[in-house]
Amino acid sequence: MTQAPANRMRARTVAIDDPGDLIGLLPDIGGLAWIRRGDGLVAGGCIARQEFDCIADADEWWRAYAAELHPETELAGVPGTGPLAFGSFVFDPDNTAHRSVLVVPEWIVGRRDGQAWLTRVGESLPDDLALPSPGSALRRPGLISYADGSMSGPAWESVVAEAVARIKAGELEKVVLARDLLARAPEEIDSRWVVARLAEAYDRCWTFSVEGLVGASPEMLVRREAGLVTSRVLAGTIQRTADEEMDRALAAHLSRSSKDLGEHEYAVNSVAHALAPFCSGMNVPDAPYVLELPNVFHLATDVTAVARAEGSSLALAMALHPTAAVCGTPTADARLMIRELEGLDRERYSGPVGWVDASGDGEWAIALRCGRIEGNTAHLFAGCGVVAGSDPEAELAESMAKLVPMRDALEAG
Ligand SMILES: C=C(O[C@H]1C=CC=C(C(=O)O)[C@@H]1O)C(=O)O
Repeated sequence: MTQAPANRMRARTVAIDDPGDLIGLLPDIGGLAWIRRGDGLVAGGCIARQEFDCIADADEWWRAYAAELHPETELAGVPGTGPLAFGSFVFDPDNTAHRSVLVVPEWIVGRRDGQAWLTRVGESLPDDLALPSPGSALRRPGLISYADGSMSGPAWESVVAEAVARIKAGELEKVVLARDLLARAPEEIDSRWVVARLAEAYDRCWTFSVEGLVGASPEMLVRREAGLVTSRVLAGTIQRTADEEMDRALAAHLSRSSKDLGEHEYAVNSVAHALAPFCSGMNVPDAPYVLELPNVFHLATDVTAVARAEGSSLALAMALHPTAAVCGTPTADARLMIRELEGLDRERYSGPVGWVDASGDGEWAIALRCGRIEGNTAHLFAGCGVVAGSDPEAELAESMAKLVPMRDALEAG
């Protein structure tokens, strides 16, 4: 092992035995999580924390910070090992009271395909790295009550109706409009409880927890890993029922619905266009598949490409954000319409959330099916793509279906 210069922070990764339940390792407050199908990353402690106005500044800051770390690893090349920064970015820096953030945790425990590891970052590290002690038992939130957020359901329907009229008049092609809901518990909400419930019920999604923003996103904005770039584009949704046969018919209907296929195409085109300068050999499937989640079906397309050397996962996220799945088409017009009509501070909802390693590889989902937990309140968000053929009542119902993962997680038990 090489000696670190005295003034440099060390980051050491060692292989460990399977730690079992990752979420059980999260500290009672301030933990970070990124979980899918039982694997993933949990982290705690804070070596550095920085707020940003834009993703470019975060990319630059992390590059400089990571370059100063002295990494030592037993697992070179395993994604998620080494020092990491977890981050969460606002949707629209010009229309929010909130800020984007990167956090460099003191310890990270990861597991992927049967391989587990511990990374610790610090000025002096003992020879034998110890696992963090498990947090206290997860606490159920108790009886949840709900209140309208910035708008009632009917008021939001009229906003959607206005957007449809303006789309029909040719102002733009698609806009994604979001709404919020306030959930209140009798006591402080334990975000680890919500993480655990989401990770269990939505294991095909990426369950995240970064600075109070907790959710299970089905949409991978961009993953950069060992020279390969992947993006999962979603747009076009239908709610599931309790009836399997009916669901099969709905899925078939979704895959043929011209309204949903059109909405989806805008989103795929926006991703392919934004990725092109950073990639070669891009593969964009001709037609979407139907992604099945417990609450909804989505039209989905997995775009893959070979990464050019320059362009970290954060740079790619910056190029892609906001896609037509959360903003609209054309982007600038849709963003303006959102500012004008939505009447909502989206905060970090629908912005990139994820992690980046010292080489720039990382995973950034779009923060969907999520809420910001603070004290005894969870501020929940959901949005819908609106096109010329959209029906306001159906969009309101769709937004409610998209709130189900968080509501169920809060109410579970
Ligand atoms: C904006 C959201 O979903 C997006 C992702 C998938 C499908 C969508 C839709 O069909 O409208 C949305 O574009 C949300 O869940 O809040």
